[in-house]
Amino acid sequence: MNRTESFAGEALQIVRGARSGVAIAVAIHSTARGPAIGGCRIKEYPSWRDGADDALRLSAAMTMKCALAGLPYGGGKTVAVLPAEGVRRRDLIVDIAEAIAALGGRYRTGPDIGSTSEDMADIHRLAHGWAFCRPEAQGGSGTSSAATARGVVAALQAGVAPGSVAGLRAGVIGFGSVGRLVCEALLERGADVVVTDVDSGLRPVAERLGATWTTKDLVRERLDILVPAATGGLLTAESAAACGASLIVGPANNQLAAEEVATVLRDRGITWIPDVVASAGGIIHAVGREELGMDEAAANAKIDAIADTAGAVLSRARDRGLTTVRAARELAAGLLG
Ligand SMILES: NC(=O)c1ccc[n+]([C@@H]2O[C@H](COP(=O)([O-])OP(=O)(O)OC[C@H]3O[C@@H](n4cnc5c(N)ncnc54)[C@H](O)[C@@H]3O)[C@@H](O)[C@H]2O)c1
Repeated sequence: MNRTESFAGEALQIVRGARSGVAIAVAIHSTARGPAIGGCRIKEYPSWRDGADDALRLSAAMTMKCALAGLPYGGGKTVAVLPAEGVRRRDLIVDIAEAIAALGGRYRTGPDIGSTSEDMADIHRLAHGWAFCRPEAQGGSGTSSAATARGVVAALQAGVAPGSVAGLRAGVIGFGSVGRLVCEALLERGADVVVTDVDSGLRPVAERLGATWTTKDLVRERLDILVPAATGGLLTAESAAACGASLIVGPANNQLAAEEVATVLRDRGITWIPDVVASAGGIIHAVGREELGMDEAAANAKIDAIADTAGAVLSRARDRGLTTVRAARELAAGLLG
């Protein structure tokens, strides 16, 4: 953490779980538009400070994501720093619920790396209902993968001229729950799709769908569309300089290793749709269905409107010579008042 940097968020609560002993950081970046929302990440970090730093960074991205999606919410994030020796899961979930309950509704959570819909059911019960994406059988909106994939496809439409992907060559990195659905949607629309994943056991599933499996680094392949759907930090100065895609759009959070990478992409004529825009489908669906009184059709319409947001970001960037990340930030700032 840079010690001279000013604190840009509203609040950072760090507690040591009474039962688990785990350091739990809840960052609230902004409640300017409404309660802060953001997932609950449970993973190992080198130290609790690294976990808190990640919570702060991720909560700022959630503020932008919610504002650009037109949601009446701000950005937050929970990070529970798993000890190497492990922990009793039940103790940890109760401690997380307690940390969230202590914030009095200023922050609501959802699933993220290391947490599940079932965990959200427990947190929902223990923390006054302040958790999204419980299983549908338990009254929640369930997994957000399909909605996230729908949003990626909507964002993608804004980046391809004249709007059709038929005949285009697309590469999907990460054949997980969202990547697989994006792959299916692209194949259905007539694209030629090549897929990679560190889990080679997924190869037969991808091939059955009609995709081509590769172990090559897809960032360096000549592609019309690159879909990052694995982990963050894929786009570094080096990989952006070697990138062979015309358009990059995908659900993976924090795709840029550093903001300067957006300049490399712009200068090379590569269109990058910021992940805060492209990955918003899941959160739109969750709060739309669970809190904003939307039926499935209304939630889907709002997810499809991600195409308009992506279009607005791309036009602003083009018209003003900005990177797309800068254009998105300016649009979000206008929405935060
Ligand atoms: N699920 C959602 O609703 C949602 C919402 C917003 C953002 N996201 C983000 O989208 C991304 C994908 O989410 P998901 O739910 O599909 O996750 P997932 O865990 O189901 O799938 C990720 C896949 O990526 C693969 N993978 C990991 N590292 C890789 C690498 N270096 N190269 C190739 N493949 C690799 C994994 O084996 C896995 O199959 C994540 O970054 C997630 O944070 C997901």
